[in-house]
Amino acid sequence: MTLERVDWVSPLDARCLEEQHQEVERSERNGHVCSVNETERISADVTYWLGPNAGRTEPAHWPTTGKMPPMDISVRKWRLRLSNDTQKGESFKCDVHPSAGVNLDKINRQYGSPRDFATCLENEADLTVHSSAMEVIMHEVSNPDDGVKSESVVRYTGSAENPVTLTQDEGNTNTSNFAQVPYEQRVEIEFKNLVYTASLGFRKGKKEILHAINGRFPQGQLIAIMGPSGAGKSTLLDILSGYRIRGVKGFVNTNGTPRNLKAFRKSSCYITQDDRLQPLLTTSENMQIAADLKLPLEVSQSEKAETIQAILNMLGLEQTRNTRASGLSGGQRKRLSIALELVNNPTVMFLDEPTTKHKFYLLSTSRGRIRHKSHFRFTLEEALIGLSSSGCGLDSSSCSQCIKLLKDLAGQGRTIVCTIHQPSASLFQLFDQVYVLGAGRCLYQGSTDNLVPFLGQVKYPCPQYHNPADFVIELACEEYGTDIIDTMVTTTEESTSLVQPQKDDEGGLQATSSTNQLKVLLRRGFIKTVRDQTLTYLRVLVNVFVGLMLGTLYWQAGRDGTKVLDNYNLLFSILMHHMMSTMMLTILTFPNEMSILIKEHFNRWYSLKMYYASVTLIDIPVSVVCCVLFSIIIYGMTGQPYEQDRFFMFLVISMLVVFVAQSFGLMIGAVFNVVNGTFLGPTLSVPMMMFAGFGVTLNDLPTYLYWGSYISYLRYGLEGFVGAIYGLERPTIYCPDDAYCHYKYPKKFLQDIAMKGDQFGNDVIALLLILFILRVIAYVLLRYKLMAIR
Ligand SMILES: Nc1ncnc2c1ncn2[C@@H]1O[C@H](COP(=O)(O)OP(=O)(O)OP(=O)(O)O)[C@@H](O)[C@H]1O
Repeated sequence: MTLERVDWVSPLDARCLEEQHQEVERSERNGHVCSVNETERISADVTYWLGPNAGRTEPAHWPTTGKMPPMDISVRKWRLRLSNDTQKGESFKCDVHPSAGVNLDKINRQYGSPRDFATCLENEADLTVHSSAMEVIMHEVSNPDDGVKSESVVRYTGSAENPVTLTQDEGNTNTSNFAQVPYEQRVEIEFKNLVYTASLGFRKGKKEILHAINGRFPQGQLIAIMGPSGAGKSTLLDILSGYRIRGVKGFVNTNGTPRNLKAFRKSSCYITQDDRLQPLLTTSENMQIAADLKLPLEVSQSEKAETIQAILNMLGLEQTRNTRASGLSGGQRKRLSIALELVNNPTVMFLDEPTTKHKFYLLSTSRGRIRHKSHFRFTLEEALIGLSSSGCGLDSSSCSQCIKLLKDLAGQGRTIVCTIHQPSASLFQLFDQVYVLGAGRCLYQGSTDNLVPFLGQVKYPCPQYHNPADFVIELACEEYGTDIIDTMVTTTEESTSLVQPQKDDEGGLQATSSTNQLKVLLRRGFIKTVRDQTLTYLRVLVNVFVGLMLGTLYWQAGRDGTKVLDNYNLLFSILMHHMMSTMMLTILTFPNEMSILIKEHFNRWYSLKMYYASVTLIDIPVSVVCCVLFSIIIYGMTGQPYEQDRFFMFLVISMLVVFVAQSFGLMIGAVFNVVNGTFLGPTLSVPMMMFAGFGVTLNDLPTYLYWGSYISYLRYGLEGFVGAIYGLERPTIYCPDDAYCHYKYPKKFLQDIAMKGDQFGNDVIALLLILFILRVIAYVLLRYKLMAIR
């Protein structure tokens, strides 16, 4: 479709136009004949433009003739100005199909003013428009004079001779296109009697954090949840996003109906205060993985590329396409966090304190950067003005740039809710709505403009030249007494009736199939493995190094009858090496992965099953390489029997022990943080060693402790090694002429250590069984952890 000089404006900014043109009188409407009068020739000076000019405030036009970008076709709610060449009094005819399903009440509530003629094409199935001068769609919903609101759409295309029929199908309704959120997908959030009670621990009782609060967050607006520290802002955000579900009572509605949590989560995203990115992937790789996981399979790669391009352009990340996330400045990381979630065009976005540095204490500073316990943390303001490299103070203009970005995103039809501590006056004005919390109660909700009149109404007028945001926080902190709190709460209380229970649906949350999720996660895992210096290269190096060390220490001990006990020690050392190196690496690295998992899983990138499967599979090649290298070195240097079967048995046991130790580490890493895990991992391994049959032979174990040997994977590992080296009817071991070889005969040795040399098969089965059980337990714990934190 080609267009000629059509200017599109977002519904949100249409309100600016309305304000500037208070004198606009709607033209007379006789049936479907409408006219344009002079005042409707609005000058192009105040609007935010969609499409190629998105975010610009200066006048701009579509090219005289050009293709309409697909994203605009998907927009079914917009405000459209008539082009400058529309003549005064010019009439045009509108063919309008019934607007079934249009929720007038919703429109009224959003736009407030009856004069506002923001448009609505929701549920229009087939729109055909003819006019002498232009193609026009006029969707007349109401008449301002009789109290019903007016909504209209005007679309201008070619000539009357060539009328255009627009249907919903004609538009590119592909959700992958990042830009305007289609009208029918927009979400208004209401909550009623919301109570959150936190458990204080075993026998310590409960504490009510939110006390039956009510509120309404209109669609397409930027909403700030404000309040003093501990007021319950983050808690409310967690509940509204669906992240926190336990201990919550009350009702949350979306678009007037009970929230369907699964559906809601599909259309919303939660951007945490800390940036949880894959540090080894570049910006474009991170975006590509997000697109592959979050967009339906039907979306082609070229469409995905377009979407990614549009997002990177809008967030100013184009220059960092090939930079790894670990090399991005803190601000760029923050923007990338937002960009990743924008991929599937969410209609609701929750951001936890995007303008605050961080909640956590700083450990140290390094080269002028703020170093956090686990991440560098910076604010979004820094992101936008590039202050992150110094991590220093923020100015008000950078703050407003940050909020303007969010406001632009809201202007595209998103409902954006963020918590914010204490914004400056200019920053405060950028928000559409503000929700003030004080000690878990709502003190004010409504437009930012109305806050000052409201304070006057409750007899605590905001002093002149005082930032209303500061003043309301002072009130919330009870600096002016507690009476005012009660007055504000009472005045604010809303009486919406939302009494239906919340719904849930059965469908999957993720956009793509399990196979695709696994495929993409394996691809990401492969990139990480290739680039990871710790998990891959260091691990391989450590295996080679330890192999060489042990090989030197036990040089040719395997073929020497005088060194059978030394060789036995060596086998146990090999077990220790496999266990500790793998388990500790997992315990140390998994908690960080876990934080990324929590974010991505909550934002519906993939299911836990597929994540777990990918984690399991992706590690196999590196583990195998490590085991093979280590085994070749150690086996050769220590002079173990040069027989293919024995070496193969030795290798199989090594690999199984590695996989089991990794699962053990995963189990601990899934539940405990690094500090606790580092303590627990080795500590819990000690009984495993005790029961392995090393030091105390299995025969000497007290009967009441014998069960321990059945659950110790090290026992099966040691038995497997011994079987491989001394089993299979190994002949007499070489003994130097002048030496005494107590264990010249392998059978004698096996007898003394109370092991049989023919248990290899059983050992393999036992190790496989333990591996399976540990993997299942680790999965269950992981799932439990994901649920427990909510
Ligand atoms: N699980 C919990 N157990 C006990 N108290 C809790 C729990 N969760 C939240 N709280 C308490 O609830 C109150 C609100 O916490 P929340 O994190 O929502 O506050 P906030 O307004 O976001 O504060 P800040 O601005 O400092 O982040 C705090 O007093 C906090 O200590």
